Amino acid sequence: MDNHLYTVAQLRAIEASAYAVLPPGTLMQRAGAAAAQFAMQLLGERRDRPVLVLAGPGNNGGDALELAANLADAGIDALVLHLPGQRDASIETATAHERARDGTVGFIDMLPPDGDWGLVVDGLFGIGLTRPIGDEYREAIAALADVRCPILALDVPSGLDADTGAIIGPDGIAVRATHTITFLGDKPGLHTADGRDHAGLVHVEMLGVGPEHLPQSQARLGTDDVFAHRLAARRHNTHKGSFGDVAIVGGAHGMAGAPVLAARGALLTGAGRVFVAMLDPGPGYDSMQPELMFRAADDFELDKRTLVIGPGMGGSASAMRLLAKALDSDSPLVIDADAITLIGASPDLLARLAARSAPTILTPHPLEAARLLGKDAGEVQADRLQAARDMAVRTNATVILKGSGSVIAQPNGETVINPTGNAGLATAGSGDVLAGICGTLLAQGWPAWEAASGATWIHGAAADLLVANGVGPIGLTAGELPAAARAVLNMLVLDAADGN
Ligand SMILES: NC(=O)C1=CN([C@@H]2O[C@H](COP(=O)(O)OP(=O)(O)OC[C@H]3O[C@@H](n4cnc5c(N)ncnc54)[C@H](O)[C@@H]3O)[C@@H](O)[C@H]2O)[C@@H](O)CC1
Ligand SMILES: [K+]
Repeated sequence: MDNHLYTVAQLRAIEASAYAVLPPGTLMQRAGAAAAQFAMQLLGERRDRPVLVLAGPGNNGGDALELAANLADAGIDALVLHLPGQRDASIETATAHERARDGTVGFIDMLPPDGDWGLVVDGLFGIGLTRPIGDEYREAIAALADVRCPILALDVPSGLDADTGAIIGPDGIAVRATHTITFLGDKPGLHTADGRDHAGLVHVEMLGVGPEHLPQSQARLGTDDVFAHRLAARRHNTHKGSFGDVAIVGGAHGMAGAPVLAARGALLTGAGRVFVAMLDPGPGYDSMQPELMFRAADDFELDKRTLVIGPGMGGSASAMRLLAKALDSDSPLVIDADAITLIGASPDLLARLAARSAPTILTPHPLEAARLLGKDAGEVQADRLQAARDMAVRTNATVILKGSGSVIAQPNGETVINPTGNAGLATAGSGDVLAGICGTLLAQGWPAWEAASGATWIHGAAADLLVANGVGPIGLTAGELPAAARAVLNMLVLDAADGN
């Protein structure tokens, strides 16, 4: 599967390279024809209803006009609201406009208040949107909020930044599409930040442009291919020592739940033995999961097992001391929650982290990322890929920047956006479970990059499985994730054994 994600700069280069070898207008004609096919599939039984097409000033508008002409040729009632702006259209767009005008496409000046559409197509802006959306376009986009039919965005939902998934501008607005047909290559912004909510289901249409026109991408959409080769069925002749030891270090007073959730996440995804090294004496065992072994963090040996440090750990002097020891150890290490905040406040801890050579994964949410980067959370969210890459370089670790479309980056710049998961994960403790799963995969010898990508994928797929079974997204609890993650992992292993 081609899962590469291209920046706008790269897409412009692909466009120019393909443009140079094709007759003028070819790409737009192909985009319009492919989008019309896709629109007809979406229309399905509703082919007798009119299709509303919003066409903007640039070539995205040209695609929309081509699509409208194709739909009209197929006997569908296509109505275009054309908002051409002040500048002259490109020759391709002007040609598409002529074709639509000469055919049976209908043109309207304003949106009827209660249009009963079969489908709405958004061709206002694509990758050329450079500034916040102004009043005229804003009104049209706002009107789509009341639409009850599918909304198909051409290339990019108008208002969304194709590189970052952020909505452009302060007080910006963007189309919320149910589907996006995107041209010449997939884009990171459709899969992270606001992208998943605004793009809906993404269909990539290469317009007949071959691999010779494609540059090296620095980002990919995650698939289970990244870690599939690690999914070996378990041999009979094994014992608990074969699957690694994980120790969760955390749990200050009143915060015992966080390390326990991480520990359950680690245990149920297959670690051989799981310890909980608590800063506060707290509970002596977990009655739901008595297999977990509780120890006092202070005299726990940190250099013997894979460590997950930070859940519920607080910011006390002993937390800092333990963290410094963990960073100095050769143990594979997952750094989460309070441990990230402590590192963000201490150049000394950051230097110890950057000096590590053992596998290390950092799992910040946007606020923790902001503390680490000396920014605010809004700045992190404005460019999640760049923030994850900056953190990976600064910490010399593999980073999972959590959130819708978690971004996983390594110090060499390689980046994956995770496609699994849903809003049910926006609940206390889900990050602890993710850290625990990362710990288990590291303990089983997965390299940090594969453990981070695999854990994020499995954790998201666990939430998807729960939602498919009616558990969430509303009311999904973190405590339900470990068993679901176990089910996902075992299904993946069975599939791998079947050669699927
Ligand atoms: N050029 C090509 O070879 C192809 C282009 N394609 C389409 O063309 C799109 C890119 O076309 P463009 O570069 O023309 O860009 P867009 O169509 O995305 O829009 C750019 C136009 O909008 C104006 N604009 C930008 N921000 C604005 C704002 N906030 N308010 C009002 N006007 C604003 C710009 O001045 C420019 O006229 C792609 O997303 C894709 O849909 C496809 O047809 C495939 C081939
Ligand atoms: K669009």
